[in-house]
Amino acid sequence: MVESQGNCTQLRSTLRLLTDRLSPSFIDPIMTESAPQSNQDKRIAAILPAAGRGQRFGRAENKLFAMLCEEPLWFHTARVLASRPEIGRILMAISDQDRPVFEGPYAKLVNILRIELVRGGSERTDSVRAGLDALDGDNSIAMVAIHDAARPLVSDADLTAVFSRASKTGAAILATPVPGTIKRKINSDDHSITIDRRELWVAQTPQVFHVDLLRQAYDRYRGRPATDDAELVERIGHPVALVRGRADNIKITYPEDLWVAEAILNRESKGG
Ligand SMILES: Nc1ccn([C@@H]2O[C@H](COP(=O)(O)OP(=O)(O)OP(=O)(O)O)[C@@H](O)[C@H]2O)c(=O)n1
Ligand SMILES: C[C@](O)(CO)[C@H](O)COP(=O)(O)O
Repeated sequence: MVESQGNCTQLRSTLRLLTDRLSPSFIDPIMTESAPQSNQDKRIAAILPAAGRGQRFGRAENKLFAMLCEEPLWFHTARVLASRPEIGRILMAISDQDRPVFEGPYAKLVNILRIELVRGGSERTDSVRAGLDALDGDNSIAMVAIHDAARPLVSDADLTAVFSRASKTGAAILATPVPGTIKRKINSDDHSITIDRRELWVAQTPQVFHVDLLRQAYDRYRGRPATDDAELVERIGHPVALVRGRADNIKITYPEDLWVAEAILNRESKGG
């Protein structure tokens, strides 16, 4: 089983191990050994939207190529999902601009994790739809877990919880209660009022759905912008369950988020 989490030192050794000896006879046992066999195994397809431009990150290249503990950000995220026995397929939506990188320098890592590259689009929903379309006809997949490639720190416990809840309800997402006080700006002078936060949560990913439900939501989607997939499912009238996730399941959006992620990965080396 591919090691999916740990501190920087542990993760580096995993990558070196994987890239040093890439023969299928070496890799296959890692990817499939001791995975508990159950009828729930490999019934979930992961869709990793990775076709964004990372504008808020402020670099010329995609933020997903930024190094975290000396490994590319996207690889951290993909490895976590690839290490789960429930995951039968991983579709990663990438941009045309990034395809030469994934099919060139990173081709070995893409192949190790058995990632299927699909063509992402200008909006996140276009990228997710590309992953969903790639699942057409695959009756082995019962559910889809959409997980931002920019969220490398999702924990196994949170994955187990959201997979389980979605299998029961048809739709579930990781989320955290709003931690601070929420203000709404009310005029051009930046004056504000305070919003009652008691019912407010911040959505994370994975967002997990029965595949037919997600297909219905995308079939009826007419293009009104949505920043997550749960909103599309809400729009067709299906409830989406909130599963409380860890606060360290952060999305790498701004440069400083990478420092936070590195500190989180190193917490264990200091007994944190
Ligand atoms: N057209 C898009 C836009 C976003 N994403 C992916 O969706 C995830 C969450 O989006 P976000 O954090 O906003 O990434 P970017 O869109 O790249 O960031 P920005 O808005 O700063 O440009 C990222 O993994 C991103 O690559 C995608 O696959 N296709
Ligand atoms: C899907 C998401 O991560 C839920 O919080 C978020 O909406 C995607 O990030 P973005 O910055 O809104 O594109």
